Amino acid sequence: MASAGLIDLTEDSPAKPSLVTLSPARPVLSRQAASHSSPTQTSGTRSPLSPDAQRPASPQPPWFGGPPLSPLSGQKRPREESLMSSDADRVSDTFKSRGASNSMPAVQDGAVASTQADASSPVLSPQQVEVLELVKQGRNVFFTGNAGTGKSFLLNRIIADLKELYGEDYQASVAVTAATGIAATHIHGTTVHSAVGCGVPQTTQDFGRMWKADKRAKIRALKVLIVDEVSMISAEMFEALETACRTLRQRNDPYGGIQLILSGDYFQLPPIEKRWVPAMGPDAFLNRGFTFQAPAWKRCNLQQILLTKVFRQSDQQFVSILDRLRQGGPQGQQAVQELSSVCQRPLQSASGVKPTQLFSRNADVDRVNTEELRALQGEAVDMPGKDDVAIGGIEEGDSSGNMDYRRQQLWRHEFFRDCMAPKEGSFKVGAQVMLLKNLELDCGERMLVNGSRGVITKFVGKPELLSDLMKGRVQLSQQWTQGARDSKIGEEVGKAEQARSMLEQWPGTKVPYVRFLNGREEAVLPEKFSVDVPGLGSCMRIQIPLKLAWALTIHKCQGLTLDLAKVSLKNMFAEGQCYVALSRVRSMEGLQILDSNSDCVKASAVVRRFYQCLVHGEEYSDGAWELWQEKHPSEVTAATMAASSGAVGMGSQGDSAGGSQSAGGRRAPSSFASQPQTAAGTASKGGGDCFKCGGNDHWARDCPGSSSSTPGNSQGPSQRGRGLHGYFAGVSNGRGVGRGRAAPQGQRGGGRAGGAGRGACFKCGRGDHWASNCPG
Ligand SMILES: Nc1ncnc2c1ncn2[C@@H]1O[C@H](COP(=O)(O)OP(=O)(O)OP(=O)(O)O)[C@@H](O)[C@H]1O
Repeated sequence: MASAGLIDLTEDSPAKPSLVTLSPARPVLSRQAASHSSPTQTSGTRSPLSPDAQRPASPQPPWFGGPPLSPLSGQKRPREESLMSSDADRVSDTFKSRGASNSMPAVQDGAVASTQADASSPVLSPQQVEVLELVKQGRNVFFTGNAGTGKSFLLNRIIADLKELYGEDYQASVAVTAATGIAATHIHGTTVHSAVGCGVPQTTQDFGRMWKADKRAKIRALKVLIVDEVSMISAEMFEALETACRTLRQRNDPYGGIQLILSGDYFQLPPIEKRWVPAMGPDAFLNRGFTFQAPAWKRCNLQQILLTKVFRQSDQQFVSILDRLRQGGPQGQQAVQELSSVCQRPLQSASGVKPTQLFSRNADVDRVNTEELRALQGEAVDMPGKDDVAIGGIEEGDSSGNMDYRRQQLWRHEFFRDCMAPKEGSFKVGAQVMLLKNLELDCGERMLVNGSRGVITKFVGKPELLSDLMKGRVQLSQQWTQGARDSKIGEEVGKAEQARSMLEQWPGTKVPYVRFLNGREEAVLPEKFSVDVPGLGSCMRIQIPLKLAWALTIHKCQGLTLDLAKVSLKNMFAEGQCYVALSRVRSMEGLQILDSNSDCVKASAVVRRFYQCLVHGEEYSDGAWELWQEKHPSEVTAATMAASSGAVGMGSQGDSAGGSQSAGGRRAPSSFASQPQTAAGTASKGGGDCFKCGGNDHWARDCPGSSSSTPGNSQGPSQRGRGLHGYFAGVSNGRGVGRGRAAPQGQRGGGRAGGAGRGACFKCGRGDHWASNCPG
């Protein structure tokens, strides 16, 4: 890659230091498999990443089954093929061949990574091979690199080999996940949240869901956890999962001994952080920081590899521009100007293919989509949503005035403005649409997730669908009562009942059928979108989870390869957003920039420093984690997780390892508490049996420190469960600090006073400004 800047590690740069810090290997996975010959290497290339960079590529891992490391050995690359085809005709054909009417328009963008293009370089790069070797050794691995360096491609390769390795046990042993639903489709996985069973956490208590019997069993059986687009997983999430896995698996190794395979580029989109407001309560989960800022990152001792060969683009000038753009600053701005000077002309789109339009904001996406819909022939069918509110936490003595006030507040809530599913919408046959909910996650290539795209093929009347649903439900119930009392059927009955109820409540009259790019054609039924508003109750909307998709937000296109794209550079608000948008296309010929704006380039100073360390083989650290704990100590600890799951006592029942047995035969939960903390821990083991306070003379339900039903609310963390969560020891300082928008260190008492104290900015760690004004 001929690129400039910090991470200018080219395949020919021998002097670069190793990025791979070798650590004692996990026991090598044992599998007797036929050994394979070495993968074909790109001649003359070598990896700069390890001290033995000059050695020829090692033989293919003996445990890796299947053919040698040719990524194209008859395997589909699901990421691309499931999403789109190499040209509009192919996409169109895909749709037609599955029964769409001939008049059905193609999915518009011509978006694709072409199979043919890849066939010309059908081998893994030496760096990709290096990653494979580390994986085979059972190491925890993190690989990163510019957009288009083949991270997801390599992951697919790793996954294929893990399938071979684990055979029948694969499903139970390997969790293939990504930070978002759409990213997960690229590797046929699920979201991390769904795989581990915590859902999208709103509070730290939500991690307690991982203690449910089925989730717990799943985590205990896991051997490998793969996470793609890890830049969008927060430090808090990473830390919480590490704690939970270690505790649930009753093993002290990081993540309880699960092998981690992480992939992503931190210069792309960061985690979506929540701003803490007092109404959220002290246990709000804020999703702060990059994973590499979490103490767990160090504990995991990841082998870090930088991929430097860009595959998506072959034009070295374009690669260089994108690399400068990635790192932001004045160089990045100049790079955008260079690109804009070439790419502002209208696109010449072959065979009438419509380019995908990318915008930062939903408002622009909606405008374009409405125009496209208007231009489409045929009858428009309205999709009216149904809104409602529910007052929560009603207590005796609440006056009606108080209730009215709360109701009004709920109706004014921003949820009704910002909900992904608009209140009013209309669609036509042939409209390009995108799914707004994860509907089916666990079915590989056939999964339907938030972000899945397709075309509306027809509309069906609501009464007809209701009667179908009733029939289906009756059949399922019959199976259930006739003895097949398997939990899957029970689940299906529940789902059918829920679908019927939603459909009945939804005010629309016709439901759309959508043919998705993975070939599935489904009726898309109404779903519930809701939000809990702390202290007030909840807001909800019942609506068909679809959105027009001729245009997409940049957040929805991370990970895609597009042939043709029109990108608007207006209103970029997130770090990495501009880079993600402009790096989707294969060539400058396929890119049109709609509005030139050099201010759009934003890159995180923290990320820049992280990559500097990576390149120089240094360990990254900053004080951000400690600062967050001081400002708002979210307590994501084994204790709060387990307590909130109601796992007290039941949590360990039937466990084979750890835990002490109480007189009554019920296993005491001390196994969770008794994990000595590793690496980063300043452990102070309490050895307690109570999940809530760590005390060993009572059960959690009798905990004197728990006056409220939420264990996290009653006391400061320094009193509660101190012995259970060693790595918070010394950094948490009770709830007094962190209420409201806490001042930077040294300015306790809130208020937004000027002149910050040490380490005030979350992003760069500097003390003279707030994160929102961070120049980086
Ligand atoms: N070894 C390889 N040989 C040929 N083509 C490759 C190779 N590795 C990746 N590619 C191709 O490069 C393109 C980009 O790959 P991929 O999408 O995996 O990159 P990425 O690093 O995950 O990008 P992003 O960071 O944007 O998600 C794809 O078309 C893929 O097929």
